[in-house]
Amino acid sequence: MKHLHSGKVRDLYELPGGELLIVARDSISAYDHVLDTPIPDKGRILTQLSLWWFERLADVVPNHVVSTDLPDGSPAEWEGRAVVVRRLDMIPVECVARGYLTGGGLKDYRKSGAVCGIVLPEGLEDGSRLPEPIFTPTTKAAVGGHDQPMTYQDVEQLAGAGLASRLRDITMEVYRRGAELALERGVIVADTKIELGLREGELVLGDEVLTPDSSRFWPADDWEPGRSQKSFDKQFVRDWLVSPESGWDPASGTAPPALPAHIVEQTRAKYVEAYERLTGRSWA
Ligand SMILES: C[C@H](c1ccccc1)n1cc(-c2ncnc(N)c2C#N)cn1
Repeated sequence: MKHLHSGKVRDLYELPGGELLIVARDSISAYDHVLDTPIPDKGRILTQLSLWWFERLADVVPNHVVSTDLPDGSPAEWEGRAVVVRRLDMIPVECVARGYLTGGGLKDYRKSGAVCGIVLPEGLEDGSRLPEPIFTPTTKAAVGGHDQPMTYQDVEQLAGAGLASRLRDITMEVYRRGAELALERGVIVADTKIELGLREGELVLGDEVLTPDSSRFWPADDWEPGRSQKSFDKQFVRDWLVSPESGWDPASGTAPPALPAHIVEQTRAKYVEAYERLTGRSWA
């Protein structure tokens, strides 16, 4: 099969029949670096979690999944972390919904009191829950660049009023359903990013959905506005990388060091925990 694109933690291939194959790697990224040390099973766990969400959201929006059968000629190690998907005409908008304020949205809010043109109440802090979730689309940055915020009018200009409205409605409903279910299971979904594409004039959910890579997962019992929240899955890695033990400085611009085995194991356990809590299924 033909290799089309490599993302930070996933690769995209083209199959002879014209369909695409998304392969999730066991890579993890932190501080804008893809780490050298893989987290065993991360690719499989996040692929299976995304497939579970695609099924649960099928009444909200159809999805691009065709099959999880490995295409002939695929390496056996791809089993469970490769998905055959329909080729869509992707809409060049990162469709983001936020229920909590942090990251780039917080930065914009502190500068202008608004995010993507949406004015927010005063006094919000890092991690504040928003009065209502908001649609905060961004452009798809080029490799190594950062996504730029778009106003809703920008989306209308790019996709037309009708499509823009559908993009927003679908994004908000996917977020609402995901955040509600996750919170019942002790996980805050602070924000999530989905990608939508067109197939025969119909909007179809692409990419991955409601995984810790496409969304910010926070442990609900640790939530405290006014400071940066702990990441459900990446906190052990983040803390170790800035601890004296690692000897690394994020500001140095150098590549981070390899992770010690205990950090890898604790991080793998968090992916298993997220899968089991959300789906109610045992990972074993
Ligand atoms: C950025 C993202 C990506 C995903 C996985 C790995 C590397 C990149 N991507 C997705 C498509 C795409 N194009 C046409 N039809 C589709 N069904 C999809 C999907 N998903 C193009 N790029």
